Amino acid sequence: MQPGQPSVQDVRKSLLVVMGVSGSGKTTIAQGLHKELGWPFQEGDALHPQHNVQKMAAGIPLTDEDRLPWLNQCRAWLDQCAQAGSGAILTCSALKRSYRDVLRASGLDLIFIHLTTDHNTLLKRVTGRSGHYMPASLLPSQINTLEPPEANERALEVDATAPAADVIAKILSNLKAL
Ligand SMILES: Nc1ncnc2c1ncn2[C@@H]1O[C@H](COP(=O)(O)OP(=O)(O)O)[C@@H](O)[C@H]1O
Ligand SMILES: O=C(O)[C@H](O)[C@@H](O)[C@H](O)[C@H](O)COP(=O)(O)O
Repeated sequence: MQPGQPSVQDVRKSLLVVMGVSGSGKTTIAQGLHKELGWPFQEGDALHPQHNVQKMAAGIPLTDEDRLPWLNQCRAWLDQCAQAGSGAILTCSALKRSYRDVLRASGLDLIFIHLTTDHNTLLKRVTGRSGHYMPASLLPSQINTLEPPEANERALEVDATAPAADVIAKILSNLKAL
């Protein structure tokens, strides 16, 4: 922590969903938050059924029906964390409001952290990483599907174009103020 930054002890245990389109930085930022806060971390991509991964790898966008079992898995993980009172950090694109409603369906008070950046940055990031199934050709469909959180959702929108350390510090500072 830099001088003047909030101590992580000042951040109340919460259920965080780091959301946004592919390449926005969900995994990078969520891992950084996990390192700072020590709360359980789950990579949402790891909860996709195999056929979803195969579909995305083949450049075919997922449908609402494809995403439902995955979102239910994500919610089950959040439910466990809520019961344990451990806090939680989940990466999940959560592109539509209806998907976020599935995550909230058991009444959990989730905080969505929506990472945003510009199209060129997304393209550079998705094409620049290796060993990931998601092709850059799916970016337009990700962007078209996105419904940013609305005013009556509990969400922070964070510009994730800056270096990861700065994005993480900004999120921690926002969480402390909640
Ligand atoms: N703030 C950032 N600044 C620079 N590069 C970043 C930043 N966040 C993520 N990246 C890089 O961009 C790529 C995609 O990030 P990733 O965390 O996998 O995004 P997502 O999980 O949303 O698809 C990775 O190579 C990662 O290292
Ligand atoms: O709902 C979806 O279409 C997927 O969840 C998608 O948004 C997600 O981005 C991929 O799983 C790729 O993973 P990355 O987000 O890590 O690129």
